[in-house]
Amino acid sequence: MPHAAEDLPFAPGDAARDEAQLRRFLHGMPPIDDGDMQAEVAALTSEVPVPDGELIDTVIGMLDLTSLAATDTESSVRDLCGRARQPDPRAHGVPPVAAVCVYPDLVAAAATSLAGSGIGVASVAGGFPSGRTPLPVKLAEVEHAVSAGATEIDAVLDRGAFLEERYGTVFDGVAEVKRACGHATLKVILETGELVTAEQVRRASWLALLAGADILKTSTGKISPAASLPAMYLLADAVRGWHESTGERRGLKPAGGIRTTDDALRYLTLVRGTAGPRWSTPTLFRIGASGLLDDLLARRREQNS
Ligand SMILES: O=C[C@H](O)COP(=O)(O)O
Repeated sequence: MPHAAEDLPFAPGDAARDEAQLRRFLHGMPPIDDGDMQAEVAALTSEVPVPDGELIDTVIGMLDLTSLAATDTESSVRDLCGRARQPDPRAHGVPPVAAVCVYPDLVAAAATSLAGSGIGVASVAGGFPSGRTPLPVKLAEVEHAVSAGATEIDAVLDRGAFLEERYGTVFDGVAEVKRACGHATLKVILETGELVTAEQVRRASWLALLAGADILKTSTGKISPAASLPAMYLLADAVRGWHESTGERRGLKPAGGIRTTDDALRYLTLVRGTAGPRWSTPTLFRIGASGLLDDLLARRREQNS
């Protein structure tokens, strides 16, 4: 697995010169043995910590509390933000979540509700979830979300161009979205469930990192399979390789179908073991979920009963 700088075909800084160089970089990494990868994932997640109250609170503080339903309203977003601020009013000391994640047209309502809380306002934008919209429209949506108060943008990768290996187009699209984000954090959604091979997941990870992604996110949550441990391992391996070769730490976000505290702890354990313990912070690790908080709070109540 290319998690050491010397495993890369050449320094990432030389990769984005042109289409041919991008291709040489992305296709110049050693093949991935799926059996070896599955064995590494199993080994890394064989010992998941028992969730005590403190660990559950840590995970709550890493949560992007998400609602991406066509039926969402300003009222439902205000309720969501209330939960974000105070996840369990009946319990003492429950921390706020890291961010709330909503559609672009509901960012203003979220920003108003979360004003002064320090909780991030994340928005899917840029043609979510398919990515099938012209780049100018994607950029306008990102700019709208940021101007409405989004501090984080979750934007999908152009999987059509990627699967056709038009890497320059994918790179330019992410780079343009990054510029449109301004000071907002950019999470690039790779939709790993649509990328057939482990090598494609690795290539998409590196391409997004090269183009400026601050955080790599597995999935939209709108298709199945969504998040998976093997995909998370590949993203974390790329982030580790990026850090080893550039000194920069970029973040990770599993999302889609993560419902239980035990699931969440598997992802956290995997990331700590792959990218490193320094990734155990909301700046570098988020979990995107709409239903996970309920189980976290239930387990927390069990701990405190
Ligand atoms: O982060 C965004 C995802 O849509 C969350 O997926 P989920 O609703 O399956 O938790």
